[in-house]
Order: sequence, then C-alpha cells, then structure tokens
Amino acid sequence: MTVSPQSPPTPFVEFGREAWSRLAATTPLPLTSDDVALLRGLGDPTDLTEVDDVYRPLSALLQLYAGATGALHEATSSFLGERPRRTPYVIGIAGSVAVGKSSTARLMRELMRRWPQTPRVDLVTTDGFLYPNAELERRGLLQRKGFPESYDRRALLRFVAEVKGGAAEVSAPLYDHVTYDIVPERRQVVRRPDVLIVEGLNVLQPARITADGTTSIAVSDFFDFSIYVDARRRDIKRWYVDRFLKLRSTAFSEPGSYFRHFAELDDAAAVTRAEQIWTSINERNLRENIEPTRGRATLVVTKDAEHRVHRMRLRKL
Ligand SMILES: Nc1ncnc2c1ncn2[C@@H]1O[C@H](COP(=O)(O)OP(=O)(O)O)[C@@H](O)[C@H]1O
Ligand SMILES: CC(C)(COP(=O)(O)O)[C@@H](O)C(=O)NCCC(=O)O
Repeated sequence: MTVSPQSPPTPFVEFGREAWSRLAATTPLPLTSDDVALLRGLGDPTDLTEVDDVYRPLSALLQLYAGATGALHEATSSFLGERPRRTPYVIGIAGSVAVGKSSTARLMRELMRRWPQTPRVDLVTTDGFLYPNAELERRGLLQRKGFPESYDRRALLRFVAEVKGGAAEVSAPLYDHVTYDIVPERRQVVRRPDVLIVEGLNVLQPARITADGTTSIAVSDFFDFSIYVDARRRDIKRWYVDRFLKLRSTAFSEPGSYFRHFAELDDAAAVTRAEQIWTSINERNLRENIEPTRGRATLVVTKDAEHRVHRMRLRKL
C-alpha cells in the first residue's frame, strides 16, 4: 500500500510503461513468428511491440492468478469435504465504447490460449444481453443503448453465474452491429471453458439495491479478475469518430445495415453525425455510468493517444 502524507492510502500499485515492460524479460513464451502471423491474420490493430511489452506480461500475471485461484478452490473443496469441481476462471473487461475493449479482449484470448495445456478460452460480449430494439423502443430507451438499463441484467447475471457454477452448456444471445439489433435465431454456446472473458461497457457496475433495501448481486461478483481499459476522453472520442468513418465503407454499406443512410455521408457530415452520437449517448454513458466503476477493477490499463499503454494500476490488497 502506498501511504504518504500527501496522498490517501490506495490498494493499487502503479507501474509506468518502462517498469511494466521490463517484466517481459522474465516472462516465458515470447512471441514466435507463427503467433505474429496469427495475430496479424486476425486483423488485430495492436502494434506487435506493444503485444510483447505489455500484453505478454499481463497474460503471464493472469496465468499466475488463475493457477493460484484454482489451487485455492481445490483446497477449499477438500476442506469442506466436497468433490472438487473445476470452475472457469472469469475475467471481466470494462471501459468506454471505442476505448479498445474488443481488441484487448481478443488479444488476451489468443495470448491465454498459449498457456501450457492450451486452455479453452471463450469470449462473450455483453451486447448480446441488450434488449432487442423493439423492447428498447417500448421502454423509451432507444437513445440510451449501452446504458445499464438497456440490458437484460438478470439474464446476463444468470448466464455468468451458470458458467461460473460449472454448468455443462450455457448459451448467450447475440447482437449484430450491422442490423443494430439482437439476432433472434442465433446464440453463442459456452461449454465449460477454462477461462471465460466477459467484455462490456457496464460489467463493473455494482449490485443494485432492491426495493426492500437489500443489495442484490452483480455480474462482477463472479469475476476472478477484472480489467478497466482507460484513456483520455478526447482520445476515445477521436477513436470513435475514426471508426465511424471507416465503417461507412464496410458495415454501413452492407445489405440490411441499420446505418445504411450513413454510408452516403461525406466526411464532414459523417464527422458531425458521429460527434452527435458520441456526445449524446456514449460520452454521457461514460461519465455517468462507466468511469465511476473504474476503481472497482483489479487492473486499470491506461492508454496514450496512440493506444500505447503508459500506466498499469494493479490492485494488490
Ligand atoms: N491497441 C490498439 N492499437 C491500435 N488501434 C486500436 C487498438 N485497440 C483498438 N484500436 C482501434 O480503436 C477503435 C476502438 O477499438 P475497439 O476494440 O473496437 O473498441 P471497443 O470494443 O471498446 O468499442 C477501433 O477502430 C480499433 O481498431
Ligand atoms: C452495442 C454497444 C452498446 C456496446 O455494447 P457492450 O458489448 O459493450 O455491452 C455500443 O457499441 C453501441 O452501439 N452504443 C450505442 C450508440 C452508438 O451507436 O454508438
């Protein structure tokens, strides 16, 4: 714990980029040319030096945590006289829209798959638990997509609890960014993975207080580890607008795209539209709901304006 007369006590230890990347020197499993090809093939935008300096030590740290948690779980079962039952190690990844949660989650999945015994790592995004557009409209929430109340929180909680509880097969609904809606006929099936990554804007929301004054349970109660991906708001806004501009020639132009009218916008009009959506929905959600959960994470990863991680804050106590 860092205690000084100037600063309040904190359960976090902080690493600058240099100190963190030095850990890579003592971290096994350096990237091979096959890994490099795999990551490139997946279209991951992360620079490979960044993968090696930042994400590889992070994967090693998680391996340490997952191993120790598994051992504690086994010892506890033995103490209680129960048959030990393997449960997945569950990692939550939170942060703003466009901060790079999906990229971080996909990259961590690939790195964790390289652990000894090649564990099965599944990745679930919480957008599948958004209410369908028709339901959002009925509730007057179409302009609040991504806010906590736009999700079927009970279904998400049940899903994570069942996976963590070791259920043989659990399924999650799927969201389609092209149609901007839930896909009614498809689901993602999760079959007892070794590691489950749950990625979404609101995964670190605390439990709500119910009408009778008792505190319910939150998805984060089932997390073994959580990561908050952080950056300056003005950088995230730029990433959001840049991504929006790129989507004009890809997802927005696809048949059935909810945003097909955006595909025709010229640069200036597209920037204006993206900034409007950013300010009225995503930035508001960031300020009101997402940023306040940052201190609940086990690890806060802070990026500079170029997506380079320059600070890691790890909860040690
Ligand atoms: N490490 C990175 N290096 C470079 N670009 C990145 C990195 N991570 C994300 N991006 C880019 O930033 C944008 C937002 O990332 P994304 O993973 O889609 O965010 P989120 O899932 O939080 O909405 C995308 O355009 C993505 O390509
Ligand atoms: C689908 C999202 C709510 C993200 O969901 P998540 O997987 O983080 O739960 C978000 O990407 C989104 O579409 N927000 C609505 C405003 C917008 O169109 O940017």
